[in-house]
Amino acid sequence: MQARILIVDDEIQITRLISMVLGSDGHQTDVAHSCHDALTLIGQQSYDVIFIDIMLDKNQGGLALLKTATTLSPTSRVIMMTGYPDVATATESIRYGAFDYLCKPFDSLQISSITRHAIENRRLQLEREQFRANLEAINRSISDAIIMVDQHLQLQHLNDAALQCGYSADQLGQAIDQLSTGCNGSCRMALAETVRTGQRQELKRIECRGNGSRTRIVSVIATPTTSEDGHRTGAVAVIRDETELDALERQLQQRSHFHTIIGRAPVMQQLFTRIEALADVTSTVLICGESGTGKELVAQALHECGARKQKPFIKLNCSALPEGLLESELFGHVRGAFTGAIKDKMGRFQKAHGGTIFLDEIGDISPALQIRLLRVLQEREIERVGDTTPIKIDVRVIAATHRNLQEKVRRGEFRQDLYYRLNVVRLDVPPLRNRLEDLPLLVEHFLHKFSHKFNRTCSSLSEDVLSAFRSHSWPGNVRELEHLIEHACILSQSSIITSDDLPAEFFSIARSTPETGTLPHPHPDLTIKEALHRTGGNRTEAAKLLGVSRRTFYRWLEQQAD
Ligand SMILES: Nc1ncnc2c1ncn2[C@@H]1O[C@H](COP(=O)(O)OP(=O)(O)OP(=O)(O)O)[C@@H](O)[C@H]1O
Repeated sequence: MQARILIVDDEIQITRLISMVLGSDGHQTDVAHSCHDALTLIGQQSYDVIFIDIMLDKNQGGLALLKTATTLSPTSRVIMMTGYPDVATATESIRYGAFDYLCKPFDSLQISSITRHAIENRRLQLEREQFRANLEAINRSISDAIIMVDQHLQLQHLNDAALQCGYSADQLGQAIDQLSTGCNGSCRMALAETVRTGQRQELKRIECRGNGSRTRIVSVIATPTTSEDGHRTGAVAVIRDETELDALERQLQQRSHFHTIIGRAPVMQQLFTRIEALADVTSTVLICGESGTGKELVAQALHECGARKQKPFIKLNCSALPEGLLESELFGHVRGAFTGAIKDKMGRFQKAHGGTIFLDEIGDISPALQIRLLRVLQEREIERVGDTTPIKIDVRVIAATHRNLQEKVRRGEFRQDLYYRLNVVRLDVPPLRNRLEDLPLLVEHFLHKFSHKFNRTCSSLSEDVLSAFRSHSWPGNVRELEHLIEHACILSQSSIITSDDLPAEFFSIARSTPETGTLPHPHPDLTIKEALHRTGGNRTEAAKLLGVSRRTFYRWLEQQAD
């Protein structure tokens, strides 16, 4: 390799000799006969090798030049020359950074050989430095934390990302088992295990809470490190932050629907997971939630997820029937049990044998029926009305209520023992206003459903309608939304639903309901009256116009009457 070499000596024969030898070796040489000239050249040029005579400028000026040259050109290899070799000057030269020392007189072979070594040494050092600089750049730029320990588990190296794991540069040299990073130290345990066994350790998806920072999901890979001769020198751990990956995976795993229940909101995802977990358990489940939130869909999903799915799913709305009828509906009756009982009738419990019975509006049953139901749940047998023979039943009971049962128990309106029997497992279905992020999905579902049903092409909502939907508090929950879209699909003349397609009442309600109500509550008197007026007193139509179920509508009417 051709090198650029400076020869500094006030003896012209010496500079000539060296120039000649190095020139014939293919190098490029410059010559200076004084410190001053040498410094000028060093300032202008970068030299691979510099020869300096110690006795420069008639004294030991060569040593002073050596000091300056190594400062100005730290990568140059400096070879000192002298005609009066002694240990003191040789030692001093090396101390000041000389690469080697050449005693006069020397021959061409010596010149070539020492130059070759100097050039090779410089090349290796530059290569090492480049390698170290690259490594540091990599260390700094990668987001994975890197932690190195030696065989005594002493911390040897950390990169910037390791600071996020609770490590700090002032811990270098300390034993990792003595360190505290404010967490359970899984990465340190992995390193210690790797050092102990010489085996690679891998930890997947563990929590990293370095120094109380936010919890991150990380994976740790610890591998043994070895010296060139194959001896183990310690271990290195790479800690990769997988928090975002984890979140993305979770998002991907999120379901937009579960059986017939639509919803992507986190509360719905939790609900889906719980339904799955409870599917094959026979325990009674109590489903709580406001009217129209989809409690019946949840009950159906519970049934369809489980082993009983081939068996009957029997539902009964406990508030829809008067007490006597309800009792006979639930348990059945024998002929002659009461006036009008002209033949035996099988009750819903018996019909649900092997399957599931869904008792909706359980909070509305009378105290007498509460006792009978409690007995059924305890004994797992029923007695038909007018008969005392017990009939064994194998039925999973799912109950639902929009009422606050605990409050009813407190007021003495609902038996505490029955409450506990029903509330073995409780599922809460969130109101729509608490998961408004699901609005687009639900809207799309209902648009599709009603477009198909009414042979329309409604495919989207105008921005105005969407924003009104977003600011509405949805006291009637998903049912209210469903009715609104049904109404709009019937009226709409185009593929986009506009404000004109919605009942005017919706906008007055949207304005009058608070942003975040807690319970469904009646709309202003005027609105109910107006709805009845507009529909000629037809309550079903009036309820639809208001976007609520008939049941809710009746409840409001009752409340108004009170
Ligand atoms: N998450 C949902 N996805 C799709 N449709 C839904 C959802 N929630 C409710 N619905 C629809 O809204 C209407 C009311 O649902 P459902 O009868 O299950 O509510 P509920 O909570 O049992 O009401 P109530 O307390 O008045 O009996 C149904 O037509 C149902 O299909």
